[in-house]
Amino acid sequence: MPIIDFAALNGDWKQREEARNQLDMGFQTYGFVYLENHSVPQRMVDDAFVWARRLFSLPLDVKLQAKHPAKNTPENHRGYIADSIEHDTQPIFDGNEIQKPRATFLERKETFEMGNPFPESEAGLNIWIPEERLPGFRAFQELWWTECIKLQQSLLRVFGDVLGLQDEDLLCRQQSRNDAHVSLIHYPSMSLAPLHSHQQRPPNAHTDIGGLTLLFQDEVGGLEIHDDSVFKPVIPKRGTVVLNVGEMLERQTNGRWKSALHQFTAPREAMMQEGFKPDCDVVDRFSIVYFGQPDPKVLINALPGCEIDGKWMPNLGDFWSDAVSSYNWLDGRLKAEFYVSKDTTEEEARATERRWDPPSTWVNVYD
Ligand SMILES: O=C(O)CCC(=O)C(=O)O
Ligand SMILES: [Fe+2]
Repeated sequence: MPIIDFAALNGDWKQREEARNQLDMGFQTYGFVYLENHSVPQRMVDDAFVWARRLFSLPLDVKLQAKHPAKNTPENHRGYIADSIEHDTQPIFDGNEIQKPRATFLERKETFEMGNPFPESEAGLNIWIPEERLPGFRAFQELWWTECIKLQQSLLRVFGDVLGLQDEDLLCRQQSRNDAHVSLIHYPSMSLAPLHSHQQRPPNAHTDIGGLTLLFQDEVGGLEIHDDSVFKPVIPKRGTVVLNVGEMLERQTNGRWKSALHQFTAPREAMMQEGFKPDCDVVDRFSIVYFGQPDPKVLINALPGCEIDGKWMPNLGDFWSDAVSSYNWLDGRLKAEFYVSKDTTEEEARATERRWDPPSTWVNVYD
């Protein structure tokens, strides 16, 4: 997986050319690249992990004061989700098919979900832990958000050039509301044996739903990406952020960039047969993910300039119609992913099971 120098992406003509080609090849081949020398200060990345640790080490009853509502629409995808509730998936919308991953095991992770914290974005309101229980958390998340937006927007501008778009700023403008989503994730320490035997994966193998994902991982390791034949580890590299292509961006590039399947399991050393100790535990891991996604009303089609040369994959093609908006794609995918859990009511569980059909006409969701 290539390591792209962010400064070179915007450097002199020669550096730029080289780094932009590397980025293009990385997204075509793996759907993932590392980005180094980027604009988010390392001190702030370190602070973001400290805040995540503080949050998840609060007592469960405090975390549940910011409980994620069971209404699983994009604007309600906010707040704290306890361990073993979520089910990451690939795009599966069939009511029977979706039951298969759910029938296996629940995912061992707890997460805190946030949307754009600024009122002018008109995003769904965040659900915060009471300030007195975690003073300063909210203020930090607002700063963090602003840094991630800056990085995301400057990358989208570069993408416009790499993809040869007639309008280089189109991707930026399609995200003018910065309607992204941040997940703080804690994978609790757990026994190695079920990971080793592949009975458990803290998140299931999945593809990301949206546009460009910025993934900050700590130094534990365990993230793996599928290269069309096997899963390979994405070794943590301090100072880098991992960039990966979501389903909507894959479709917008007409399949030129790949939305790769990925999963999380024990670090590679622990998974090696030679060193395998069945009675040992893997340590806690934290990650912070910024999921960029186009504004809700943007229709997700091949971008002008990407229509002809694409190699759009027919297996995903079934689910897309010309009228799928960013909102509807996200909404359908979230409904498919969420909620069959111990504390989900039967009625809520049934609501998530209904089959989601992509709309045949454009639905203006905000009117
Ligand atoms: O924690 C990780 O490394 C991966 C998280 C992830 O893939 C996701 O939340 O979509
Ligand atoms: Fe992911």
